[in-house]
Amino acid sequence: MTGRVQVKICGINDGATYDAACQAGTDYVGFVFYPPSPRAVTPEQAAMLAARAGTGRRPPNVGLLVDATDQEIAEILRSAPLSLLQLHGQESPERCAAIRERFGLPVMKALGIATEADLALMEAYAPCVDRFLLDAKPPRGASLPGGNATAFDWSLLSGRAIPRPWMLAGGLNPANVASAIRATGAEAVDVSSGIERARGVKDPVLITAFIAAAHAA
Ligand SMILES: O=C(O)c1ccccc1NCC(=O)[C@H](O)[C@H](O)COP(=O)(O)O
Repeated sequence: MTGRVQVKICGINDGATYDAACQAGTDYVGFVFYPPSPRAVTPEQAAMLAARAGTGRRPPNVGLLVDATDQEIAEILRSAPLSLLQLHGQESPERCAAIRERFGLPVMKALGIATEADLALMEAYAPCVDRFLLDAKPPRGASLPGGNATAFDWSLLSGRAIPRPWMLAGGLNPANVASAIRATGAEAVDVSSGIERARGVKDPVLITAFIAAAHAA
């Protein structure tokens, strides 16, 4: 790996968290547009957060969507200034391509990884997406398709060529992110639960520790 590992802080839903993430040097800000999530924001809330000027930095905003319709995406984009769409549902390669084409934004497809067969799916998606987010599958009975503090077997990625730029996600936290980067060669990491003091409530101290650990790896 060359250069500094990039970090995405996902599920930002209040001003103090936005400021802490920016001050600590996050490379991406993630907004969850999935109403059942405790981390969800409205497009208007995302717009207000993204307009905060206090930190002097405004990293690119990533919009997390779960099987959203064109109408829902258009509604979100009317208010929220997004640079990248993270598709975290059951979107097919064709649906990813259609969203990318229709909205003119790069797409990052989240894939749940548990076996080699899951990784093989990347070949079908690669022509239709700009990035991958390789995450754990939701545990049995989980109410959310992501953000469940669950890691997958990182050794599946060891020495593996990934056909697009990608982020590692799933169960990362300040204590394990350096090991995860070493084990997988990830050039970018994404975190939500591992920097929370309660579900949906981020902790600025953990945010700072996570970004420092990832950048030092
Ligand atoms: O965070 C949510 O509430 C969420 C809801 C629906 C789909 C995905 C969701 N989160 C995804 C993420 O935050 C991350 O991209 C990834 O799954 C890592 O989450 P975590 O294991 O909590 O760090």
